[in-house]
Formats: sequence, structure tokens, C-alpha cells
Amino acid sequence: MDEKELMSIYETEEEARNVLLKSRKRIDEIDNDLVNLISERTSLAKDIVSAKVFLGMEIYDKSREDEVHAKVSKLAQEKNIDDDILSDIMNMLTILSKNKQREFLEE
Ligand SMILES: O=C(O)C(=O)C[C@]1(C(=O)O)C=C[C@@H](O)C=C1
Repeated sequence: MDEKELMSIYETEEEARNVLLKSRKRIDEIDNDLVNLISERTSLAKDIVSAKVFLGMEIYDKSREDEVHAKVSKLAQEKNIDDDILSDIMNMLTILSKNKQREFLEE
């Protein structure tokens, strides 16, 4: 969409400002939900690492991470989200989990 088409979407500054504010309010709600979900995902580290210790498994499980990335890559394509960026986000989530698992082992 070129700038001329973008400029024709709104009739007044107030209308454009209201859309911006409403969108930002919704982003704040989504960000809050995302942090809650990341917290819940990371909190599973305690059960995961205790099971791994009992099973004699390492914290890092390449096959499982490959599975996570394959699942997310498929979702990225379905939802037209940049695959590389979403993969980077998933890498950060697995790092959060591994760090938390190591923390529990060091307690
Ligand atoms: O499922 C596991 O084995 C986990 O430890 C969780 C998790 C993840 O965050 O998805 C983290 C580290 C492992 O390398 C694999 C996956």
C-alpha cells in the first residue's frame, strides 16, 4: 500500500489517533498475556529437570529442540510470520528454560 493510499484511510487526525491508542492498548494486553505464558512455560523447568535427573538425561535435548523448531516453523508459515525471527524467539524461550533448569540443579 503506498503512502497516498495510507493517507486516505482516515478522515481526521482524531480518528487516526484513536486507532493508534486502541491498537497500543490491545498490544499492552497481549504483551501481558505473553509474559504470563512465558512465565508459565519457564516454570515447568522444575518438573522437567527433576524428571531428567531421575532419567539420567542432560538438560540440553537437541532432538526435542529440533521438534519445537519444526512445529513453530510450520505455525510461522501458516500465520505468515517471519520464520527466522520466530525461531530466534523460540531459541530465547528454550534458553530461559535451560537456565531455570540449571538454577534448580544448583539450589
Ligand atoms: O522438553 C525438554 O526436554 C526441555 O528441557 C524444554 C526445552 C524447551 O524449552 O522447549 C528446553 C531445553 C531442551 O533442550 C529442550 C526443550
